[in-house]
Amino acid sequence: MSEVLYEIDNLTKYFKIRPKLFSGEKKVIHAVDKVSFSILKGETFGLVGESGCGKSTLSRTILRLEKADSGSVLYKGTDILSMDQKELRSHRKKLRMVFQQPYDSLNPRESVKDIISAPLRLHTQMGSQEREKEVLRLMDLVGLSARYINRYPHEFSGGQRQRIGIARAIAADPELIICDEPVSALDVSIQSQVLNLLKGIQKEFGLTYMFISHNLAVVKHMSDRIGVMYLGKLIEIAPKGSLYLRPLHPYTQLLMSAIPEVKVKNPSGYRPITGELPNPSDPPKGCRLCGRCPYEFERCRESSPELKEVEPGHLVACFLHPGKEETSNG
Ligand SMILES: Nc1ncnc2c1ncn2[C@@H]1O[C@H](COP(=O)(O)OP(=O)(O)OP(=O)(O)O)[C@@H](O)[C@H]1O
Repeated sequence: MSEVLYEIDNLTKYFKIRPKLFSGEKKVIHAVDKVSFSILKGETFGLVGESGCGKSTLSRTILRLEKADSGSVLYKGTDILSMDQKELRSHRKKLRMVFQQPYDSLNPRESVKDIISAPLRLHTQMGSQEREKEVLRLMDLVGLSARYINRYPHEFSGGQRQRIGIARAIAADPELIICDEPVSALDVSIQSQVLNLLKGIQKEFGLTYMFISHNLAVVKHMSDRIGVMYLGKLIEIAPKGSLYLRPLHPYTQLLMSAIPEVKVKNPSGYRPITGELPNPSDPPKGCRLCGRCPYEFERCRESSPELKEVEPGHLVACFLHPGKEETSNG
């Protein structure tokens, strides 16, 4: 069995907001609600779900860019969420991010050399000459010509800026890179080049990825295992093959049958989900899909189903699918 690199347990992040300016009333957005999963060394764990389901908040909370309300993120037995600032700074060497908007994530006043050498300055003992040599090596790796080393982000195209972001993410030898919609802001013609670059780098350096996207075809291309999020909850986790061939959760079935390039078994046999995505500040009490699910029964309205393993490696949070233990206990 593959080694677990990160173990996320019951991670929860709520945002308190005032829906109206100057109103005393506060609402709570359930952005990430008791989410548990693990990321295995060397794999790409894909995270998919429609806009607003909590994908970015989940990754930002793992990275401690947002403060979790509860839960833990274990790295080799140590909880990142309880590290002090010094420990966290040192841990950031291992855990990096590639952002959705390459331009917004690069400081416009810094040259390519400054941007890519920042993590080397922070996390290695390299002197300036050695750093420059390493910047040039990383630029070459991501397909940027050495003559661009002193240029600024505005002088590049979107795809080239994302290459700069990738070079910065892989500098100083990370273990896990969280890629948050890394190609959704790019022209379709450029997307596959950047995806293939990420794949090539992963293979060469044995990196682990958490790959976030709302695009099922992109997630399928990139991932080994995939988690599906709906309204702050992780509702299904499975190896890519099982998820796309035989999705079990009614919401995943809806997602899968909506894309022509993904061939699911028996798509016409799935009953359609109706209605709109509920307000995340007022989610249904039981299962989050209540009110929209064609299979809903009383228990679904009363309590929220836990993620349970129903087939080897295939977990689903739905009362239609009892876990292996429940089935064997009768
Ligand atoms: N800083 C914040 N303050 C208040 N609410 C927030 C904040 N950040 C996110 N949210 C809310 O949390 C929920 C989850 O948002 P999040 O951005 O994590 O979803 P997402 O799946 O990444 O969506 P997208 O793909 O559109 O970015 C949404 O309802 C969003 O409005």
